[in-house]
Amino acid sequence: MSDAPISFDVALRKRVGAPGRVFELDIRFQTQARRTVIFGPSGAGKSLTLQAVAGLLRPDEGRILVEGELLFDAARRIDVPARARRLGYLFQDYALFPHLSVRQNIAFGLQRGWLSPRPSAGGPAVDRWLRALALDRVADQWPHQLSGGQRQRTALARALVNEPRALLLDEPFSALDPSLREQTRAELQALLDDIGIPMLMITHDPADLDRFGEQTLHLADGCITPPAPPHPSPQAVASAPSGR
Ligand SMILES: Nc1ncnc2c1ncn2[C@@H]1O[C@H](COP(=O)(O)OP(=O)(O)OP(=O)(O)O)[C@@H](O)[C@H]1O
Repeated sequence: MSDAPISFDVALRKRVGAPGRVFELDIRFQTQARRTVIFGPSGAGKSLTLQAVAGLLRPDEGRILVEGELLFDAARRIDVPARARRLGYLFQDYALFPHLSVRQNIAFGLQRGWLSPRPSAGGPAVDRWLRALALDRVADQWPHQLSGGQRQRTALARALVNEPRALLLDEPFSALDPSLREQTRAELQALLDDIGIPMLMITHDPADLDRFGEQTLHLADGCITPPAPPHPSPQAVASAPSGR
């Protein structure tokens, strides 16, 4: 490994389900990449992994560090609450509050409690993200009045408003119309270049790997599988000893 700091250092086990249909998650990975993608089919354990990193699911065993900060250690009984982990989480369906405006949804990311922010909620951080994600003109609209892209950007602004130490993205483009996905990928890439925090994305869409998979982890049946060996070049095959 290079001298770059480790962005995500995860080793965890978790059993979920009921007798007879138990799913076992057994995950180990370390990444120095700023963009890490966990790629795998439906049911592989991607969401459970992301939820454990976020503090929304408590592992049975293991340790989780993000940017060198210990967030969970079963042996030492350390379990930093989700809100105190300072991680921005983008849910697959965005999970916007339907009764709150765009501005209030973003301001919610700054709150400690569960009370709804005031309609005029704001402050420099909310204004900054409204501007940065081109939401200022829809700041007082409700989620049902937004386009898919605006809904995604509102959820992203809410995830970023608290200056998280890292961003966790659950299938960030799957709820978008396919015609919007490429443009939105480019926008997210530019945003990540700008803010510089590490990102962990889960996806089953190979198109996400091309753009965001600086490091790709393949997940199947609850485990990270070793990467496939690179295909040998035709020259290497031609010059390889036959072994006879
Ligand atoms: N709370 C739960 N209780 C019991 N089983 C669960 C629970 N959550 C997930 N599972 C099971 O764990 C397995 C992994 O689920 P997970 O949601 O992590 O998969 P995934 O890779 O994110 O799939 P998808 O791409 O479809 O979202 C699945 O078999 C699922 O049924």
